[in-house]
Order: sequence, then C-alpha cells, then structure tokens
Amino acid sequence: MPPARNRRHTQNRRPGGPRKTGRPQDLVRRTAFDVIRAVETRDAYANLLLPSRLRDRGLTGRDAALATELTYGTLRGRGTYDAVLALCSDRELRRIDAPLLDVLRLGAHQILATRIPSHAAVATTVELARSVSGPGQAKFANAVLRKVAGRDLDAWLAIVAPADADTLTRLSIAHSHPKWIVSALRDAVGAAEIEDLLAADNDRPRVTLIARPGRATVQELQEAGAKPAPYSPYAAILGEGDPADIAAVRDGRAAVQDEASQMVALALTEAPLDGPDARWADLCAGPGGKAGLLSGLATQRDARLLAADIQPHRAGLVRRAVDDRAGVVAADGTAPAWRPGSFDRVMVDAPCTGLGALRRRPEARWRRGPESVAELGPLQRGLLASALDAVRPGGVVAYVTCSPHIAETRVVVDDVLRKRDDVERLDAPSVLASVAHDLTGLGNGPYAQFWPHRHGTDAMFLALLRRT
Ligand SMILES: C[S@@+](CC[C@H](N)C(=O)[O-])C[C@H]1O[C@@H](n2cnc3c(N)ncnc32)[C@H](O)[C@@H]1O
Repeated sequence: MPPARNRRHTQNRRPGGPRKTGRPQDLVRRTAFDVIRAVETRDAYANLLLPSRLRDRGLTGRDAALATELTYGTLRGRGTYDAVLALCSDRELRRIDAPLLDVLRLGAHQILATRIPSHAAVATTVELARSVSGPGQAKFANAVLRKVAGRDLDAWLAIVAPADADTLTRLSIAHSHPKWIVSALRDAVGAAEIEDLLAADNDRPRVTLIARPGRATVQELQEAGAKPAPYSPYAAILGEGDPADIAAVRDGRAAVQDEASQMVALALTEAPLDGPDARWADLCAGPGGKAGLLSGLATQRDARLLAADIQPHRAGLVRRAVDDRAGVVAADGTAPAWRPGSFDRVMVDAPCTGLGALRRRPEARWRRGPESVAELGPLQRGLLASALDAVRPGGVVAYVTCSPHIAETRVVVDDVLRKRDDVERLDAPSVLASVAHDLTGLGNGPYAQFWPHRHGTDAMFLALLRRT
C-alpha cells in the first residue's frame, strides 16, 4: 500500500519484519510479481487470482499474508512509486520493460512501506530482476533501488508531492489515485474530506459476512469467530481467518458481502409501500450478493423474487446464492420479458465504474479511464427507466451503484426523472436509519451515499423511487 494515507495502518502492523526461520521469501516475491504481471497483461483480478496462486505454491500463514500485502500494496501504491522511481532512474519509465518496471514497483513498495530492511528488500528484488530480465537489467535495478532506499517515504513525498504543488497533482501522487478519480471523488465528497477518503481507499477493507436470512444466523457466524457489525442485522465482521473455514460460508448459507451492499438491499425491502407486496425483482443480480439477501427476506414475507442478469454465467452464480423459491433468468433488464407494472419492489444495482470499491480491488483504479463513466451512462439510464416501468404504481425502485461518481449516481436519477411525472423520490437516509438507528453521515437526502472513511463500507449510492 502506498504512502501518506496509510500511516495509521502501517504503523500498527507493517508486514515483513525480520524472520527467525528461513522461509520461501523468493517464492513469496515471485508469487506477488506473477499476480501483478497477470493483472497487467491479461486483466486478471488480484483478489481472484492470488488465492489460487497461494494454494498452488503451498504458501500459507505469514508467507501468504506477506505475498498478499506485497501484491495489494504494490498495485495500490503504483502512482506514488512511479513518481519516486522516475526520479531514481536515468531511463524514462515508459522506456523500461514492463516486467522490469513491475519488479521495481515491488521493490519500492518493500523499501518504502514495509518493515523489510532496505538492504534485504534491494537484494531480493535485484535477484528477482535478474531472473525476470537478466543480469544487465539486475544491475540497473540495483542502481535504481539503492537510490529509492536513500530516503524514507515522507522525505520522498516532500519531493514528489510537495505542499505547494497544485492540489490534484499532490493528492494524486501522495495517495496513489489517478487524477481523474481524485477529481471525481472530490466533486462527490467535497474538499474537506477528500484526503480522508483517498486514505481509506488504501486501507485494508474489513471482511464482512452476511448470514442469509432463513438459512444462517449472525449468532452462528459469531460462534465461528466473527464480531458484531455496526449496521446490518444480518452482518458480522471477520477479524482474521479465511471465510471459507466457516461452515455456513462453505454451504452458501452465508457469504462475504460488504455491509453497505446489505443495507441498500434492506432499504428496498423496508421502503414504505401501500398495497400488495408479493412480487420483487432484481434486474442486475449477478453474481447474487443482493439477490441472496432479497430472496431470503422475500420468502420470510411470502413474496417471490425474480432475479435477472444479462450474462448467463452470472445468472448461474445467482442461482447458487438465492433460495429455491426465487426465479432466476438470463435476461436483458432494458428489454424486459415481463409486463409493465409486474412488480412491487425492484432493485437496479447498475453496472458502474466501481469507484466505490477501490479498497477491495487494488488494480481497479488504473484500469479504467474517465471515458468509462460516459460509456456506462446510457445503460444505467436504460436500466433505471426499465425498472420504473416494471414496478406498479405505488411500487418502489432502488437504484444502486457501487460508485459515488455523481455522473453515475444523482445525475442519472435526475436525468431519468426529468422525463417522467409518475415518480417521487423517497428519503433514502431516513429509510436506512429505520433499519440501523446509528446510521448517519449518508447526506441530506433524498439520496443516500455510504463512504469508506465514514462508515468503513464501500461507497454505495442509493436512490429510492416510488411510482405514483
Ligand atoms: C454491479 S453488478 C450487480 C451486482 C449484484 N447486484 C450483487 O449484489 O452481487 C451489475 C450486473 O449487471 C449485469 N448487467 C449488465 N447489463 C445488464 C442488462 N442490460 N440487463 C441485466 N443485467 C445487466 C452485469 O452482468 C452484472 O452482473
């Protein structure tokens, strides 16, 4: 993980301190490197690939923890490390072979953000450079990394992100976020909190579980070692350990799910409604996180959930997450197979940039550019319009994104509603507060926005809309 932001975290538990026993450190670094390369070359997701690489190579315990930290930290901190490396290299970064540049980033992370002694970090990284790029490049790596090791992180930050630099540049380098994301997040959260938000994006996210209603209980998760969670009555926080070690998770009766994701689904089920309340739909259900919760509650309330996703394989994942009463279809939510007014409650968890979940997807910030926001806009508008048609008069739609970018959140809702006179906005923060009394800081309504730095959750957005 990078710089400025993470002092809180790194001071308490900086990984990679000296070890007493000889361990396969080379294998640990090689594993981190291989995952970082796969992220770069074939768009792999670190959080999906790393666990299987650790298993394949028999890395467990402290070795697995170090490989995870090196992988995630290097991916997150890339923006800061590149700024430092650029000053330490006599070659422009774009002229350095991509694999070697990843080795250098991995070395910079160890030197600047872990307790691994600098000389050991340099020596092992140079060895890795030798095996990846040959002896000549190892010499180059040695020269660059020795310069990196000449200053600590604070000293480097004073040079690469000085206080008198323009704010966007300073925040972008110090907190390792692309400038366009810093700018978008600042528009959404405001200048006073942007630095806290960027810092939270670089923190290790807590692992939150959901006990799927009717199939598992929070008590069962707590007996397995999880702790109470602040907001959702179905959530528990796993401080350490592998979720897959918990029987309810292995059986699919419980799952890993961010607490804000749980809360926005609960808000849909708690939004006040007159008349029948028997037919629910989730138009973008894959892989089934929210649908799993909705289906359990639907069954308890004698309602029925229809869950749809355009991608058949994701609809298949939904099938495993929901209970037997729910229907699951592979369908395009913008060209519905159901009649208008078919449902009482509809969830639209729209495809989005995912800027609200940067903590959990360390590579995501480097993968998309600002153009992706505009590209997703028509689909987001189409899905919301379709959901409003699918709900009966008096029924409720939840429009949700895992992004706080205002062009994906309130701008979409306001655009769609401008063209219709049959929709009213409900006060989403009040509905959420009816589920969890201590839940504040969601904004002044009618929309609700969760924040990592305020709530310790993903930055989920929620609009609750009622057909009139
Ligand atoms: C943000 S994800 C949904 C996450 C899910 N609700 C959960 O909680 O696990 C968005 C989903 O929308 C699906 N999708 C994209 N376009 C769609 C469309 N036109 N109709 C239905 N689903 C669509 C994607 O395949 C993806 O699975």
